[in-house]
This record gives sequence, structure tokens and C-alpha cells, in this order.
Amino acid sequence: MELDDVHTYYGESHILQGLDLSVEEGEIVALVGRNGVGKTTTLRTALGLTPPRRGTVRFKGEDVTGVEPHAIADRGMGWVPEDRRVFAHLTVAENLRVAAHAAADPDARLDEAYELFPALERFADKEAGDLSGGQQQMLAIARGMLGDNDLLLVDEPSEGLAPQIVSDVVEALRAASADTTMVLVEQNFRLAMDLADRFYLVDHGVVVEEGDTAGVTSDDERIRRYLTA
Ligand SMILES: Nc1ncnc2c1ncn2[C@@H]1O[C@H](COP(=O)(O)OP(=O)(O)OP(=O)(O)O)[C@@H](O)[C@H]1O
Repeated sequence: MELDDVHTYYGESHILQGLDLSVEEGEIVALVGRNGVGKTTTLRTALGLTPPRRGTVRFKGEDVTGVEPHAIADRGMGWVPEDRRVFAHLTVAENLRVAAHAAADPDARLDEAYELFPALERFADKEAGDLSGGQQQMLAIARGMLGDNDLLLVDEPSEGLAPQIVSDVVEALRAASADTTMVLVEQNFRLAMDLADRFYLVDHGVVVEEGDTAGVTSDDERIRRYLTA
């Protein structure tokens, strides 16, 4: 996926101001930066939910700028939104089934999901609304994976979770990443650097730093000035 010079607005607010980003197949790319700099808007722009007024979005080699979100989703772009949006009154298994409905063998896909996320199998018959935040996050990630997406956009997976739960979610994401291309928006800089291959640091709607995550720390002067207020 490539975003090329995208400019995205909410009404008159010019949020993305010429943002460039690319994700190669098999990569995990982290989007980091302070609150409100446009990370979620970047995902929404890629997904067609808030199309750019200028610039282009390409996915799997095709220009999808202005294409309806459902059509972009049909092409294989999946989304794990910040608020998770599990179906609270469906069971865990039912939630997974909805995501796997298009698969040739949904039962086999569910088994694969349970292998990656054993906790979900234990709670298969529980209503998703009764799960903890961390379990709901795992369900949301598992659902994103079952959709057979070629690219998964994951927004703030660690938000609001207790530290010991975050490590479970990190393990789940790491397992999921083995055969998924991912863009990960993450406030927790350390976690983002641990999980991702490359990063983009966003400030005021543009990319201000990018590169490999190896060895990058938040003490790095070129990074620190964009993370502190
Ligand atoms: N629906 C909306 N209408 C108007 N402004 C919005 C809307 N959604 C977000 N914004 C504004 O756009 C800017 C970028 O928001 P965005 O959610 O992309 O930031 P972010 O980097 O993901 O930060 P956060 O971690 O707070 O979500 C913020 O100033 C925010 O207030």
C-alpha cells in the first residue's frame, strides 16, 4: 500500500498535509507520534473512510483513491479499530464465524484462530461483551486475521489495557504478524519498535522521521523532540 502526498480534511481542518507512506508485503510498519497528529486519520484515509482531497492511495498496485470503503475492504484491507467493535451480544465463536464466513472451510479457519489465540477457545461460548478489554482486543485481532486480509490496519491495540495484558496482546500480534502485512498505530513507542520492522513518525499531519526500527529508542534526539509535548 502507498499513500502519496495525501491531504485529508475534516471539514475545514487540514489534518494530513502531504503525508507519504508505503508498506511492502510481509512488513509490519508502525505509525507513531503524539496524540492528535493524524495517525488514525492516516488509517481512515487508506480505508476510504475519510478520502483524501489531494494525493493518491494505492493498494496492491491499483489506485483506490475515492473508492468506497466496502470495496476497499473487499480488495483485502482489514481494520482493527481503536474501539474494537466486537459484537457484544454474540459469543466469541459467533464473532469469529462472522469474520470467517467467506472462507472455504470456516471451521478450519476458526481452529487456526484458536491455535494462535488459545484464550479465545476457552471463552468460545461466552458473549464477547462479557470479555475483558484484553480478551476483546485479541478477539478483534483474530477477527481481522480471519477476514483473509492482505493488509491489516491495527489502531492502538494496547490502549487502556493493564501491562500484563498488553504482553498477551503483543504475543498475539507477533504471532499474527508471521503471515500478515500490518500497519500498527501505537502510542507505546517501545512496543511499536519491538513489533514493527519499520516506523513512520508523524507530526502535524506529515512524516517527520522514518526508517528501520532496529536500535531506535525514544531517547534518540531526532525522535524525542516529536514525542514530548
Ligand atoms: N471526526 C472528526 N472531526 C473533526 N476533527 C477530527 C475528527 N477526528 C479527528 N479529528 C481531529 O483530527 C486530528 C487528528 O486526529 P487523529 O485521530 O488522526 O490523531 P491521532 O494521531 O490518531 O491521535 P489519537 O491517538 O489521539 O487518536 C486531531 O486534532 C483530532 O482532533
